[in-house]
Amino acid sequence: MGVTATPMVHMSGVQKWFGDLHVLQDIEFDVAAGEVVVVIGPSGSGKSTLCRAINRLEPINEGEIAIDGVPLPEEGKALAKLRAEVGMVFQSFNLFSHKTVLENVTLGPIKVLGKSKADADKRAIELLERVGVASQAGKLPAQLSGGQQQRVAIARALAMDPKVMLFDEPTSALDPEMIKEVLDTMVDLAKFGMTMVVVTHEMGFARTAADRVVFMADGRIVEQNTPDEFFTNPQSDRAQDFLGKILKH
Ligand SMILES: Nc1ncnc2c1ncn2[C@@H]1O[C@H](COP(=O)(O)OP(=O)(O)OP(=O)(O)O)[C@@H](O)[C@H]1O
Repeated sequence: MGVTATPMVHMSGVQKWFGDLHVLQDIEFDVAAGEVVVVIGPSGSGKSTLCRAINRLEPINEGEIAIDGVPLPEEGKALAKLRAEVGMVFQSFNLFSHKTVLENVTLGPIKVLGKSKADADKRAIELLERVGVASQAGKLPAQLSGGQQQRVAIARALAMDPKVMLFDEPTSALDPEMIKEVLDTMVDLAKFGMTMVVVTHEMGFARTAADRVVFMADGRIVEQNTPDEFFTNPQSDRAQDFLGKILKH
């Protein structure tokens, strides 16, 4: 019998309602270590809610969530500690406007992980180099382009040494010419073996960078497959309809 590796992300029996709206229905969702999963689907299908539920940023009504085999409690110090293992990048960068780029990246490691300033600075510079914005380290966020700010947000998340990175529409707020630089940074992370869950409307990224595409509609995971299979041979009516609409444009 083969040994089954512990998934990096595990969700089972997850249910979530917003009032009468059943926005996550019977979610069974595992992500393996090093896997890149891209979540797609029509507007309002629950993609962001799923992404935010992974670290309980969005509370759920029922179900279990575990990160690297450790169940995520609903609240308290243990949740805060485990949450630090899950890096999040949102549509809006949410950088501290009065702090420099470098300080934005070192804040979490110093305050939450207890790193020395020297260690945090060294690691932050490495990460800023990796995402291509080290030359901006001393500037304030407002002095950077949107694409650069989003890459700082990625470096800030990586500085916490996360086990998994969640991206919730990371390029939706960017001008077209900046989308590519952020997607390239994400492709680079994927190549380094980072476990990633990415909610995006960028089908090019889904096709080329995903190990698996998860298609959601009406709060359910309707189907999932390799990008090649999903885009050439969608199984469900909902996915065929969705692809028909978006690929026309
Ligand atoms: N805080 C909230 N209160 C009430 N309803 C909400 C809340 N957040 C989301 N919803 C609703 O839940 C459903 C799922 O929303 P969600 O943002 O997860 O969808 P999505 O697939 O990410 O959509 P999009 O692609 O447009 O971002 C939508 O109908 C949305 O209006």
